[in-house]
Amino acid sequence: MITVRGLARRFTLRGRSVDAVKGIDFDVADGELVGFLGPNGAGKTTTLRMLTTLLRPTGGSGTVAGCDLLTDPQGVRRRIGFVAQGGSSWPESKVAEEIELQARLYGLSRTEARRRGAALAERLDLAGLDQRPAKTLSGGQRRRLDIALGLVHDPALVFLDEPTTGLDPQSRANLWDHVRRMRAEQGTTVFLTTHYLDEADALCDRILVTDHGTIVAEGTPDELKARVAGDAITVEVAADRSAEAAELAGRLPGAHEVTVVAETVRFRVPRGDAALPDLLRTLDGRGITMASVKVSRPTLDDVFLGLTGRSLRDTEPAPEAMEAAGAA
Ligand SMILES: Nc1ncnc2c1ncn2[C@@H]1O[C@H](COP(=O)(O)OP(=O)(O)OP(=O)(O)O)[C@@H](O)[C@H]1O
Repeated sequence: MITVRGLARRFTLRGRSVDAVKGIDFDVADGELVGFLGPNGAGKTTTLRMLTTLLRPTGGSGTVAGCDLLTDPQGVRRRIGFVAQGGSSWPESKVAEEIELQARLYGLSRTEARRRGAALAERLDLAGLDQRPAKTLSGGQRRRLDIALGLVHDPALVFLDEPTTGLDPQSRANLWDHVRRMRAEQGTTVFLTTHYLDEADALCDRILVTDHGTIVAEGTPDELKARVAGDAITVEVAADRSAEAAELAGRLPGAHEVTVVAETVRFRVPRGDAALPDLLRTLDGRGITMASVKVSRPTLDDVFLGLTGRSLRDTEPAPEAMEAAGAA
């Protein structure tokens, strides 16, 4: 459904160049749900804008939904749906009018546009809001309207740019359900950008991790997590005993990546459950009391940290804060 080779985009502004996307290669199969994951400024939106023909690549080539990106951008546009970050609804328009207008722009008859509009409103929990101007909708409702506008012509391939940024946790979970159902019921191929790790983990068949305009890793969420060597154990002890606790932890079989910050000792072992009794015995034997201990399975954030030296969590906005801002 998508094939790109050497796709690149350079921006030149007042004599200075930025290589936002540096010659990336990837493929997306029919019916796949692929996440494009990366921190702010990684090049996600620029890539999406090239794939949706809103921005001309400065290098490389690609086909999207069977059409050549460079020689048949009209063909690409006819076959895809795109839900942009900022949304595309007109604030004064009523929900039903907006969906119908969008459907008509794609050449659907008035009757068909109404039928599809009503079905989408039902599916995206917008039923009952059809006479409400878009500007009066909550952040979550507006986002679902944006999605309805991107899907109204039943595209085989949908691009979603950070679809749940700004939504509260419940609206995010609802949206995930809608995306899953769309794929299950219609076999829609979905390519979405996100900087929420849990979203990529819960939703995507496959993840492309991007940073600084290149793809630094790809695989299923489980494949990516399997790259991280083992479980993390975090122990809190009295600050004046933490160095000693770290030294003891470092002697456990297979222990590595031992770090100490104030009273917190963190390290990795191949199997957290197997190492824990040993750790407890050893610390107890030295009279070191633990205030807490936590074993965590590898997460996508660990993968990202390992690949780039940066935590994606540092770049995530808090959903609640964004929702409040979006609803204001
Ligand atoms: N029109 C432009 N002119 C100059 N530089 C740009 C332009 N658009 C994007 N960039 C630069 O290209 C890089 C990639 O930006 P892009 O918006 O694609 O990142 P992103 O991964 O989508 O980030 P975010 O998560 O914040 O949306 C950034 O350094 C950005 O400043």
